[in-house]
Amino acid sequence: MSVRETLSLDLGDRSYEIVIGENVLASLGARLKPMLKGRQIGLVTNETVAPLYAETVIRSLEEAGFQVTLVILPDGERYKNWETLNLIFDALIGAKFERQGAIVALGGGVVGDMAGYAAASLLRGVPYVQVPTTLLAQVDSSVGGKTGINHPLGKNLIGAFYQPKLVLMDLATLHTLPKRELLAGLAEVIKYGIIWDEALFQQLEEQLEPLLALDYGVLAKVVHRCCVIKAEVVAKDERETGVRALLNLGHTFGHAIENLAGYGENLHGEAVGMGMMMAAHMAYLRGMVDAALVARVRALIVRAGLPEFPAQRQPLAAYLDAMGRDKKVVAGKMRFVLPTGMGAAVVVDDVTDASLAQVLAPYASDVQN
Ligand SMILES: NC(=O)c1ccc[n+]([C@@H]2O[C@H](COP(=O)([O-])OP(=O)(O)OC[C@H]3O[C@@H](n4cnc5c(N)ncnc54)[C@H](O)[C@@H]3O)[C@@H](O)[C@H]2O)c1
Ligand SMILES: O=C(O)C(=O)C[C@@H](O)[C@H](O)[C@H](O)COP(=O)(O)O
Ligand SMILES: [Zn+2]
Repeated sequence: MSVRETLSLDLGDRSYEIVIGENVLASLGARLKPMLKGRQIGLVTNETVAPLYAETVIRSLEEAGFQVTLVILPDGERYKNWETLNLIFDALIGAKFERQGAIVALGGGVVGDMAGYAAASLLRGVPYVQVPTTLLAQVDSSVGGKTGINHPLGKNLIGAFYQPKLVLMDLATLHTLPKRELLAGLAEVIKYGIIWDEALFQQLEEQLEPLLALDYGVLAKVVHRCCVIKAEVVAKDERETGVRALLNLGHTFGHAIENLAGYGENLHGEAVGMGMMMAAHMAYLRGMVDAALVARVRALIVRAGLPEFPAQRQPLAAYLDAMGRDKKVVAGKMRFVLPTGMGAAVVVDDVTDASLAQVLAPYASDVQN
C-alpha cells in the first residue's frame, strides 16, 4: 500500500481528508475505526464494481470490527433514480441500521451520488464515506458533497449538499475501468484546466498519452491537482452561490444532452465534453475569447477520443426546454459558465436566443447546417 497524498477540504467542523494512493482499499477499515462511533456499515456499490472490489473492502471493514450490510445496485446512469435509491433504504432499514452507522459508497459517480443522498436522508442523516473507483469520481464527484438523483425531466434535480467524512481513492482501481469511462473522467479533468488552471491544461496537452496509459506518476499528479482545485472551490462556496458554479462549465448543455437521450446514450463526461466545446463557441460569439482558444479546447477533447456529437441529435426546441430546467436558472433566465481565457471563466445570464441557436445548430436534428 502506498499513500501518495492526503489533502483536506476545509469546511470547519465538516472538514474531511481526501486520501489519494495506490492499493489503499484494504486500509479503509483501519482508517474508519477511530473516526466512526457506530459499528454498522452499509456498503453501497453496484453489480459491476462488487465482484471487483467488494471483497477487499468487506474484509478490511470486518477485520476492523464493523458489521457490513452489502447493497448492490443495478449499474448505469439510467438507474440513478427513486426506485434504486429505495433499494438502499430497504436494505438498511431492513438491517435495523442505526444513526451511528455509516454508509460507504464504493464505485463511480452514480453510486457515490445516490449513496450520499441516501446518507443525507436516512434517519435524517447518517455519516458516509466516498471510495471512488472511476477517474471521474476520483477527480470530481467524490469531493464536495453534491449528492442526488436524476428526474425524468432533468439531471440531478433532486438531492442535497451533504459532505462525506472521508474520501479514500485507490488509483489502482482505474486499471479495471473501461477506456470509454476513463475518457469520460478526462472530460472533467479538462474542465479544471479550462476554468481554473492553464498549467493543468497544458500538462494534459503534453502528457495525454502517459495519462491515458495510467502512468502512475502522471496520473497521481493530475488527480491530486484536480482534487486540490475542487477542494479550494468548495471550501470557498460550498452551496454554489458564487464561484462553485464554474465547476458547471459545459454542464448546462451536457445535462440537456444526457436528459434528452434518457440517461443512456452519452456518458456524463462525454456530454460535458460536448458542452465545453459549445461553451467555448458561445464565448467566442460574444467576443470573450479568440478562435485560437476554441480550437485549443476542441483539439484536446477530440485528441482524447471524446465524441464531438451526441449519439442522436435532438430538436433545437427540446434542448432549450431541457436547459430551462437547469439548477442555475434564476428568475427564468438561463445562466451559462463561459471561458474568458485559458484557466478562467465567468457566469453570464445574458446569452441571446440567436447565439444559443447558433451554438446548438450542429447538435440539432431540425436545423440545416
Ligand atoms: N456529485 C458531484 O459533484 C458530481 C460530479 C461529477 C459527476 N457526477 C455524477 O457522476 C455520474 C458519473 O460518474 P461516473 O463517470 O463515475 O459513472 P458511473 O458511476 O456510471 O461509473 C462508470 C462505469 O464504470 C463502472 N466502474 C466503476 N468503477 C470501476 C472500476 N474500477 N473498474 C471497472 N468498472 C468500474 C461502473 O459500474 C459504470 O459502469 C453522473 O451521474 C454525474 O451526474 C457528480
Ligand atoms: O461539484 C460541482 O459543483 C459540480 O458542478 C461538479 C459537476 O461536475 C457535477 O457534474 C455536478 O453534479 C453538476 O452539478 P449540478 O448542480 O448541475 O447537478
Ligand atoms: Zn460533471
